[in-house]
Amino acid sequence: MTSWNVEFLQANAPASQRALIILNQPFSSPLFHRLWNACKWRCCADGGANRLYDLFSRPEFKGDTDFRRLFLPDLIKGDLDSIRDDVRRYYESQGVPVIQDDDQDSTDLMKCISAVEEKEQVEEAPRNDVILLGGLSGRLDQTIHTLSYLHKLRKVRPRVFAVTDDNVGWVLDEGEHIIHVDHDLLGLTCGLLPVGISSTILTTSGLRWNLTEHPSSFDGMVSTSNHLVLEEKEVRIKTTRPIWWTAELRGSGLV
Ligand SMILES: Nc1ncnc2c1ncn2[C@@H]1O[C@H](COP(=O)(O)OP(=O)(O)OP(=O)(O)O)[C@@H](O)[C@H]1O
Ligand SMILES: Cc1ncc(C[n+]2csc(CCO)c2C)c(N)n1
Repeated sequence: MTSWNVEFLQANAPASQRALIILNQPFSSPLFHRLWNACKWRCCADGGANRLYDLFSRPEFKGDTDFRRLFLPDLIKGDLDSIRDDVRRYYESQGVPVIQDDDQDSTDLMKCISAVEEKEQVEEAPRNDVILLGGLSGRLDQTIHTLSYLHKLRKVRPRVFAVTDDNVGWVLDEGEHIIHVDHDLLGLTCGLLPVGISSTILTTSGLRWNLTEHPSSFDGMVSTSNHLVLEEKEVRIKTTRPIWWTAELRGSGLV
């Protein structure tokens, strides 16, 4: 039984063995701060550095405190075709390593996951949980890439979460799972998406529309617009093949 929760979204979650990868997509300041604080190591994927830099130009960060300097990433990595010159100069001047990898067969997300792996090898550290800030919205090719890449990574790195202001999602590998639900953070809507598999057999509990040994496939039944049940604190899912789990975030839960 694999156990899951989204405590990294809680206010004042203790920084744990987690790595944050900031992708090049819009995000809110409350979401950013929760994920930043929950992670011990932070990396910007190429143009993700622009997003981080620009966050601190917003009116709420005006004043005497140099917030930008308080939130320096540990690394910026990618093919660097998206990071702006001013942003690159700023972070380099602050001592942030900026690593260019010109490979045109791998995405900036893949390059940053490799960086997490290299860091763990050098430090002989246990495997991090990885949190992607972004990855589930924006360009459809990039979104499908996120779904595909996390699916392919699941055996070597099973705990990678993608988080946007609207959704959190991750891959449940074949087997049994228990998801501890914090209703202050999660909204009602959730889904079980059979992407990358021909079909799976699902058994669930804790959902409004549960399934018992029910087939699910891309060209058959897909459980979208399902609901969490407010009275239930956990969802149990048994799947014979890997499946994507997504849940809506309660926007007001983060403010
Ligand atoms: N429009 C978008 N929609 C969704 N995700 C995006 C989008 N743009 C970038 N990303 C994510 O942010 C990462 C860094 O993006 P960046 O804009 O720097 O590079 P890119 O050249 O568009 O992406 P890549 O080089 O990885 O193909 C990408 O690898 C991808 O995961
Ligand atoms: C079949 C095939 N399709 C697309 C690309 C393009 N591509 C994929 S990842 C990447 C890097 C982006 O930073 C680029 C340009 C390719 N190489 N091979």
